[in-house]
Amino acid sequence: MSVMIRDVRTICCAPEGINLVTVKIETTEPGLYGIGCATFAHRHLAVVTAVEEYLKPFLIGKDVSYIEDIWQTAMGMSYWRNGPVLNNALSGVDMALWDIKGKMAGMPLYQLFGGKCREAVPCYTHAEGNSVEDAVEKVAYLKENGYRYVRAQAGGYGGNEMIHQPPEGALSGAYYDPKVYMRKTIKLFEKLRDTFGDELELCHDVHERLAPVDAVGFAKQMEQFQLFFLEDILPPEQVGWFERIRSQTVTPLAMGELFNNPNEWMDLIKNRRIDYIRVHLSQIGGITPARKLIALCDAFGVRTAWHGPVDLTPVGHAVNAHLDISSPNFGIQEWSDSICGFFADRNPEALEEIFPGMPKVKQGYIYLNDKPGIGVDINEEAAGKFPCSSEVVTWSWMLPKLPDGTSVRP
Ligand SMILES: O=C(O)[C@@H](O)[C@H](O)[C@H](O)CO
Ligand SMILES: [Mg+2]
Repeated sequence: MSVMIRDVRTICCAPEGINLVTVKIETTEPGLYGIGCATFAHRHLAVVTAVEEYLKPFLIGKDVSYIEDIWQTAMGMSYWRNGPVLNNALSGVDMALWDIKGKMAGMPLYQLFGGKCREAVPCYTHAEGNSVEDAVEKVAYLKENGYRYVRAQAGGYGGNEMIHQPPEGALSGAYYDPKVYMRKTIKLFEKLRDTFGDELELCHDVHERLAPVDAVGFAKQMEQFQLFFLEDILPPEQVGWFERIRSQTVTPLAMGELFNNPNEWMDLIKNRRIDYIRVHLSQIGGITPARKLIALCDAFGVRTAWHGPVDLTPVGHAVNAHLDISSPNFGIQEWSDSICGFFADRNPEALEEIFPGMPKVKQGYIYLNDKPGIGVDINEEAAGKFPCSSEVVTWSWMLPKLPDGTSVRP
């Protein structure tokens, strides 16, 4: 007997002060439902509207087993497509349908994807220091906690330091000086290699804010530290520069957390200009497109390193891990541990209460439970205790500025 979609809705919560969006799909089968991640933290109400006003009327009454067809139709039915709002909305639906399929099969998602390639998922987390010394201490702490891969940053994205003062009347923003940032980061990695030798795999996130020619030079200078990867060295608008970066250095390159459209990654992958694809799964539309991306990358020797930031629900983190554990070309998984990141006011207990079954990290590995589907549930009553904020942020790391006040797109 066919099982149909009976209801679709969004559940928003911010247990750690970061807006999270979950989609819940209920079916005609009593007690059978699925959940998915649709988190676009900075525009959550736009995603809610897309799900509840535009996708829901299309989905009610559809057979839950038609995931591919529903994905294709929902992607095309607005004619204009591939933006972060609509992709996140579709991702929430897509993941929820995969969750339902897993529950109907009585299998965890990774079984539907072909089974395990490894028993747990190696991950890295962030050592974010206010200074070089602070960052080195945090790396040491993470190493003691079993992490073998660490992403190290000093002073926030772009380093947040300047030699020259902004002009009078300069607007607020996250000021930084690209030259100061590059020199400071080189110092940090000199110190890290001095202190830890080859015992750790090190990553660094440029966070897109360099001028292209500086990015070429920086990737070359970082080569001596034998990074696991250098992340998002340029914004998505400048992917045309990767050919030049590639020809100048063997520093492994990871790219893509801001990508939405397959045309943004196609050339980079088929011309082998990056080593790790780092898309945010809900930003590309969920599991259905991610599985195609994995296969494409596998054919060209590119490995996966899905975006795993704080602005992702534990449902999204679990989906990352299901794909990771079952992909032959898995590279590494980002995990947002609360211990050494910038987000000091994190609330992991509340997160666990709202999302029972969320993946666990032990000694640098992510472990999934063996429940059918995604394996993570949502406690709506607990979620209700942490409402989202609709405040429009006008000062943050998302608004970087050069010393003279010029805005830079991250
Ligand atoms: O790679 C990362 O974890 C960062 O680039 C974060 O994704 C960003 O600050 C928004 O979540
Ligand atoms: Mg990043």
